[in-house]
This record gives sequence, structure tokens and C-alpha cells, in this order.
Amino acid sequence: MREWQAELVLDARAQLGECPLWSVAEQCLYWIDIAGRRLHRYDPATSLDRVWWVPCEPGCIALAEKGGLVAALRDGFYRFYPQEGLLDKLADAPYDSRDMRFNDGRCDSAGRFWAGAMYEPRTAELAAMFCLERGATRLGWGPQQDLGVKVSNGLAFAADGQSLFQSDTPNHVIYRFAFDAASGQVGERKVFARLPAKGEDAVYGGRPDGAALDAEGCYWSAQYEGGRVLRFSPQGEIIGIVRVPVTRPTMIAFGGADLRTLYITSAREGASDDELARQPQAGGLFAVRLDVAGRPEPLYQD
Ligand SMILES: O=C1O[C@H](CS(=O)(=O)O)[C@@H](O)[C@H](O)[C@H]1O
Repeated sequence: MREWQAELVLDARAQLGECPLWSVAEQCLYWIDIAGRRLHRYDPATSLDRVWWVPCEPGCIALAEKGGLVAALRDGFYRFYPQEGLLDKLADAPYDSRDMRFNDGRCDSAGRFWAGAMYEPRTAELAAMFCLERGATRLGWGPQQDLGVKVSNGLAFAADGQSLFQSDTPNHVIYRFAFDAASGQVGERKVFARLPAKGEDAVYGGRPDGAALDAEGCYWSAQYEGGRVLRFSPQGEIIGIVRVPVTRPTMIAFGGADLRTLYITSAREGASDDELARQPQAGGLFAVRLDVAGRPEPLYQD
């Protein structure tokens, strides 16, 4: 079992840091603070972190081939142009935004933008996954994929375009779906890995939050409330652990010139005052150098 230790690189104190994305073109890391309603751009060369406020919670972002970002905010789909600070709404949210919001999402190899939505009361498995569709005269969300989960998380697309990974955080499970990158069709779902719930295991190791696949096809999953990131083999076995000095790592991204720096976002949300006093770095951005590379993030195709 390989082990690594992540270190703080940005004391951001985000309420709910999420969705880090490495821009190969800009050599910087975009990331978001969902609860803080902010978009961020961290430049490791200067340690500067630029911030933009947005009108409602951003659930996820993706890099766009024509420049800038796309963003799934609670009330809809937007294009964002960092240079101008311009946020342009292109489609309404496909759900009742009073008790649902977008959460984790990313682009597939065909440049489609996928966004999972979570039912915030978490009292039923009502989360769904939506894919943005571009028609000749219409940009909007395709049919929702009712996933039967509470919180859609951990979205990742296999390099061969034939698998889609997704986790259900409160239910401690990671799924792998059959997927067809050419058509965007989502197929049969199978359990990829299950994590012990509180009380089921001597030491609670957290629950599967955001994730990414590395160049060897291994799935790296941030363990919310577990203070670690787990590396799973393609067969779903835990083969590596990154220790994080805060309880709530939320999502990861491979970055740096060689894509061998693992960036980890984290959260303050849900932590007690006592916990925050013991973990003042909660909500920060962490990093660790690895001996395995990630893959460049697919870009959204306008
Ligand atoms: O991605 C997220 O997951 C966390 C974990 S859980 O749903 O509470 O188990 C959640 O708190 C957060 O709001 C969500 O963005």
C-alpha cells in the first residue's frame, strides 16, 4: 500500500472548496467554493489566487476549448470568461432549484458537459445526472439520468470512453457504468467499491466525494470526513492513500507541467468551532507530488 502526505499550498479557508481543474494552456488551477459562491484561479508559479463572486452556488465547472469556462450554477448553465469577468447564462436549471442544486460534474472525451444534481434534504435518492445538449437552435439539458442516489459525486470518464464512474457520498458507494463516448449513452451500473459507514469499521475512513482517474486507469477518490484520498485499482481495490491534514477533503485534480501534482480541495462547512480551532487549514488547497501522472481534462465543445 503506497502512502503519501499532502501539504497546504493555499490557506483559502473556503466553505466548500470543490471542482479543481488544471488548465494545461494557462498552467494554473481553477477551482470553486460552492457555499462561498466563488470561482477561483490559483497560479502555483506566483501563489496568487484570483476570486470571482457568482450569484448562486456553483456546483461544477469545466474548461472550454474556445476559452474560458462553463459553469453549472444552482439556477442554470453559464459560460464564464475570466479575463472580462463575464458570466453569461445560456440555459436554466432542469430542476426545482429550491431544494436541488448542481454538484460534481465534468466533460467527457466528446466535449459534452455532464453535471450531477443533488437533492439537498438528502431524505431520498433523488439525485440525477444531466448532460448539456447542443442543437442547431437550442442549448439545453438532455433527459435526466435518474441515478437512485442521494448526492451525485465522483464523476470520471475512463480514457477508453467505455466506462463512467460516479459515487453516492452519503451511501458510501462508488459505481461504474457502461458508457458509450460516441453516443453519450449511459448503460448498466455496477458497484465498483463500497466504503464502510460510520460504526461499520474500527476507524471511520470517510465517504467518497470528488474523484479523478490517473493515466494508469486508477480512480482517486477524496474521502469526505475521512481526512484522506484513496487510490483504487481498476478492479476497485485500495492500493494507495494520501493523508490530508484536514477532515474534509472534497475533490482532487492532477496538475503541474507533468500532471504529477495532486491538488486537493477541502471544506470548512459542517465542522464544529472546536474542529476548526484544531484544523485552521480546513477549506484550504493542498498538494502532493506523485510518481504517477493524471490525464488532461477534456474540454467543453461550444
Ligand atoms: O460534494 C458534496 O458532498 C458532501 C458530502 S455529503 O453529501 O454530506 O455526504 C456534501 O456535504 C456537499 O454539500 C456536497 O457538495
